[in-house]
Amino acid sequence: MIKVLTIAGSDSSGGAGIQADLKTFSALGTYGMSVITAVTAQNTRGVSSVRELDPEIIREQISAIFEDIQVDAVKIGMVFNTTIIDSIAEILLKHRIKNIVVDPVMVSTSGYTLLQPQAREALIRELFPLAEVVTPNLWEAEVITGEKISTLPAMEKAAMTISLLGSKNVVVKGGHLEGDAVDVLYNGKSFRHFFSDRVSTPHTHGTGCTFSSAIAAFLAKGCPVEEAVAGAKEYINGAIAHAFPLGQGVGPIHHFYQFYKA
Ligand SMILES: Nc1ncnc2c1ncn2[C@@H]1O[C@H](COP(=O)(O)OP(=O)(O)OP(=O)(O)O)[C@@H](O)[C@H]1O
Ligand SMILES: Cc1ncc(CO)c(N)n1
Repeated sequence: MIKVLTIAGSDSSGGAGIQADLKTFSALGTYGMSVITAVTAQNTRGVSSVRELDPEIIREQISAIFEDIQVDAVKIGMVFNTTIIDSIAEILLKHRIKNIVVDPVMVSTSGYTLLQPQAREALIRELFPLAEVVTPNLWEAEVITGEKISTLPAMEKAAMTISLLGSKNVVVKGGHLEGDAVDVLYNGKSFRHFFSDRVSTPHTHGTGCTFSSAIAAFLAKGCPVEEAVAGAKEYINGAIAHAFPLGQGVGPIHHFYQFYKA
């Protein structure tokens, strides 16, 4: 059995965060485990409240897993503050964990803070160098590089700049671009573009969490990075194509193993 761990926040409405990650791991035929960093009160209209967990219990959750189970890949999502980041980095380093995917979650789509702004530097300095892949969206890439990004060449330039911060591979996601949904992978030497038609739906809650979890699941299965990103792109596209209305706001994408053929 292939085993994948997510270290992230809980989304009570089940569309993003830990819940999206575990659904993705299952749909891709892997065994999912979770370390919860924070609990959000959240629905399809947005996040109304966040409580981070004590770093001690976060450390204990991670240790409980690593002391007992061989983990094939780790996805890191919402980490909220500097002390949580310090704890996660320390344990991942101690256990020499490979196949780490860092999704630098900063704010929710509705604008709620999921990473304290003063913790951005620690996230970049401590977690990026441990990552096989980091997956910023356009806005996160702008925050990290300090440059406006609205074209494919600007995404490539941002991917190069971000790769200097220590991650082996960078995927700048173009879900918020105009036109096709194109993602740019940079491996420190060359670029690869992953194109898909934009699915016309308002229901995209959880796309970012799902995409990074799918990359982690494919890395865990032994895929090289390019193949893992291609697999994740195909998976996210199917999940968005099957998105559905839920509640009164932005509905979730659908994790359904039968539409995934591999
Ligand atoms: N409407 C769409 N049609 C097809 N692909 C999409 C669409 N929206 C996003 N994607 C794809 O989904 C993945 C996640 O990208 P996105 O830029 O939405 O991430 P994100 O902003 O981190 O997500 P979130 O909105 O959950 O925070 C990427 O592969 C992107 O190309
Ligand atoms: C818990 C959580 N993590 C990440 C995101 C970003 O989509 C979210 N909305 N909620």
